[in-house]
Amino acid sequence: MGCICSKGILLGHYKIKGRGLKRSKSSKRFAASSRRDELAVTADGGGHDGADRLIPSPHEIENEVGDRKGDDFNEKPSKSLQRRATMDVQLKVGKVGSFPLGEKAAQVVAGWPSWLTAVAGEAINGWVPRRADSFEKLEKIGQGTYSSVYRARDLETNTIVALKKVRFANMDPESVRFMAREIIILRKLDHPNVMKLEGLITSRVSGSLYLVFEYMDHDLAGLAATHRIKFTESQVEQMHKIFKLCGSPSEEYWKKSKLPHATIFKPQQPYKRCLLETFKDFPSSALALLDVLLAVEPECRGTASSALLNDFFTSNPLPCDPSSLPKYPSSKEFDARLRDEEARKRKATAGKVRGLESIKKCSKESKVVPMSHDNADFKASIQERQGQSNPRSTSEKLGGTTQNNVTPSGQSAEPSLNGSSQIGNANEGEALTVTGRELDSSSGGAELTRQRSFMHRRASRLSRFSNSVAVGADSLLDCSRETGANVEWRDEAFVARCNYQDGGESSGKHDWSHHLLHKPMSLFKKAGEHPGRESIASYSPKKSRIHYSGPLLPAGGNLDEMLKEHERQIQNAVRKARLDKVKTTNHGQVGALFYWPNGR
Ligand SMILES: Nc1ncnc2c1ncn2[C@@H]1O[C@H](COP(=O)(O)OP(=O)(O)OP(=O)(O)O)[C@@H](O)[C@H]1O
Repeated sequence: MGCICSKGILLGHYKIKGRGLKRSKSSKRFAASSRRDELAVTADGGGHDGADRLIPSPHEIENEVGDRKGDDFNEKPSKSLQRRATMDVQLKVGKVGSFPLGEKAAQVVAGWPSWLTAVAGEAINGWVPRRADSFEKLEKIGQGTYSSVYRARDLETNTIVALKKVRFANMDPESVRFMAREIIILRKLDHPNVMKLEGLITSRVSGSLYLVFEYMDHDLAGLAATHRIKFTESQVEQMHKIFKLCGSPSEEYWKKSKLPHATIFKPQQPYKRCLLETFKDFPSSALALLDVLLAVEPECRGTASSALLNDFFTSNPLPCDPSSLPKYPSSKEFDARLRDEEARKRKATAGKVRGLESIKKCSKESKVVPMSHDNADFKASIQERQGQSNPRSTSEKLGGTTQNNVTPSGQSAEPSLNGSSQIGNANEGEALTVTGRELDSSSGGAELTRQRSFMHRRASRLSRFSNSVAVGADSLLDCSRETGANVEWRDEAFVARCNYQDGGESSGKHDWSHHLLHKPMSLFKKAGEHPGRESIASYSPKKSRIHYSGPLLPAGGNLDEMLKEHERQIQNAVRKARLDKVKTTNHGQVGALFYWPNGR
């Protein structure tokens, strides 16, 4: 039935190709019979013609059920069987197993019984069943363990075939599956020396299944029984070697075998079994097992399961001395789990470091975070600003007690008061904005205290949230998407915000990281274009940024060091601001100065 095809067939697209087939002898035969099926199906309600035809719809098939005659050779399906099959079709279509719903439905529509489609969908996939009435049963030619084999004529092709009728005990799904395995394998085999399975005979109302094979004139036992067959010398010699070791079969066995030419193999003198003597050096348990497995008469050899119960596998000496087994360090399931966990953490950390390195690269590529604490830059910047004394300087512009810090993007950065739920900027360092007014000598001491307290608060927040940042880092550091300015950092745990807490001096909050990380440098290139350009003290060189990896704050004394460093920087800034103020005659406000908390 190789002529019918298409995997992944959906209901309504189950095609039968009657032509254009590979014309092997068997496929020709089956192609012809398939065409008949096709015609029968079409006549039953399909209304199609031509080479490619569709199986009729389930509705059409349902109409067909009542019309069908018994599909077995000798019997009509009983009324109850018909009822059951119809019910099966109604209830089981498309509901069973792992086979795709559409295909299962298509199989039922194609005429397969539901007891088969339910558990053996793969075995029949792409085929349609042959009808029993397209064969003429001739005679029984063989009997297997679970089947009877008949010689039959395929009325479609007028060829002789072998029909193997499979017996199922009450459609037991296990038996059906077992048969399905054989069908699947047979369908895959395509070799001149292997009997070709050409198709299956059944119908939706049938409780039987026939396998259609090309007919073979011989089987091995039959060949061995013919007078003309001569075994080669080596074959006979082989037999005698076996008899010499295992003993020749008893007279009774020869008689029972009914092999007419047993004399060809039958040694003139019976051989005595010498297995035990030959392998006397083997452990007794091994010998005992060998003795069973090499029994001359098949029924005495036992089964694989009984062999496994043999003492050989449990008694001393065991198959090998345990001391000769390779030695490994002690390891329990629990240890292994811990090791896995460790490895996972290491991997996550490595990934995070990689990620942070990439973000560093990304930041560089997108030319963002133009912040600086560098002294030289800082000084130059202040001098530049002093020279320009831009009236649009934020501090100047806003003046008074209301301060409105300006981000590099020129947007108003309103320090936040509700920072308790916010995370300190862990990624790119914190931009600590200090206005010129704040650094005024008169207010410098108070400001220093305020900044110190701020740093302490921030440090504790950083510490508290460090884990969240670590977790979020990996997923956020996809640099490939982030070379542009419109990068979105979705994970709030990682998008650290610099919320300036100022005890009521100002309110609101501002997402610093957004501006610092994502504002493209091109926007700042021309100072004149940027409203806040003049108020930015300077830009930070890459080296001064903080790239946290793992816990944001190192344990123990490092925190103190960090805080000390912050204080030192603040003092430096204050000192410098004072110095500049004294040096210059310009008493205008100094614009916003940006610091990195641990900058140099
Ligand atoms: N295609 C065939 N053409 C001719 N004779 C066949 C064909 N297939 C099977 N037979 C005959 O039917 C007998 C039984 O075959 P069947 O395949 O049912 O049994 P088996 O394979 O010998 O045993 P089991 O059922 O345990 O697999 C064979 O020994 C053979 O004589």
